[in-house]
Amino acid sequence: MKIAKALTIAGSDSGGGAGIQADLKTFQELGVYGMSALTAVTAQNTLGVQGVYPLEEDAVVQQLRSVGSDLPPDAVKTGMLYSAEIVRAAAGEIAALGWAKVVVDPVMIAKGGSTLLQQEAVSAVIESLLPVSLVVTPNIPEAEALTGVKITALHSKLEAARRLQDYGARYVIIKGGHDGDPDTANDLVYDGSGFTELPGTRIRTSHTHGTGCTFSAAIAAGLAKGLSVMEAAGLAKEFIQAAIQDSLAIGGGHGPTNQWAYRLRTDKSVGNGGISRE
Ligand SMILES: Nc1ncnc2c1ncn2[C@@H]1O[C@H](COP(=O)(O)OP(=O)(O)OP(=O)(O)O)[C@@H](O)[C@H]1O
Ligand SMILES: Cc1ncc(COP(=O)(O)O)c(N)n1
Repeated sequence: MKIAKALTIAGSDSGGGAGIQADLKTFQELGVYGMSALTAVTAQNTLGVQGVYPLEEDAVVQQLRSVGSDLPPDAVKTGMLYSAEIVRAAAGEIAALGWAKVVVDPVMIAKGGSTLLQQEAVSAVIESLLPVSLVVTPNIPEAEALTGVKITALHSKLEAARRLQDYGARYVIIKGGHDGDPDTANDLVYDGSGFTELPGTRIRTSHTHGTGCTFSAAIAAGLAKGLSVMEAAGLAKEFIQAAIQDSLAIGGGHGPTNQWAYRLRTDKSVGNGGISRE
């Protein structure tokens, strides 16, 4: 049996809700062997980010080479990259190692407002990382920051998606978590020729820490297992909908999304892990 392998290039969240921890949990839940190249350590919990400690770019490069030389991933995702140097180093290694199934989650700012990508690194994402990506998954503020388009209505969302594709991403998924719609959380997929909606029901909860990380990791897991981009995006939407529906009311702030919720819906034998829905 072929074992699908996925790699996350991202920051650590000590609270376990976002970053590499969310990514690895998602890979595991979807039956994919998970690997990680750390870019930064954050001291973080459900209340916010208390400290950011980026790694030297050499440390990132060496992790990627170590994985690439022995455990070549079937798919890769990027999350928090923090600096222009790390963005360029990661993009350079992705190109050199020939990794093609690359999902870029252009993480910029944590929920409490802490910087997870320095302002001067935004142009490095556009110039180095998007050209080596297969899929980019910005939320609305990230799509605005990358394109300069103010997203106010559907036509401006379409314009932002087109520009992101011009930068080199083959597929663009603009997530709807921040679009202000009280009933839906719909994401828009652009494949270069047409737009497809990934429909979602908005769940009223403040426990949404790690939604973006989990969504992009689920896409990478699907790609690693051989799904098409559209199939992987559909799987990720189902996965994140369940993870938010059964999100975890732990900690004093924004509790984490629940990566085991999707499996519980399909595997009745494992119980509900003690979760009561809000
Ligand atoms: N309250 C919600 N109910 C249902 N789906 C949601 C909700 N919030 C976000 N989503 C979905 O979760 C996924 C992540 O979207 P979001 O826009 O929240 O990403 P993000 O901003 O990167 O994450 P975060 O807000 O945690 O930083 C998308 O599929 C989005 O539609
Ligand atoms: C290390 C790290 N990476 C990413 C996020 C963004 O989290 P989200 O998935 O909620 O956008 C975070 N808060 N911390």
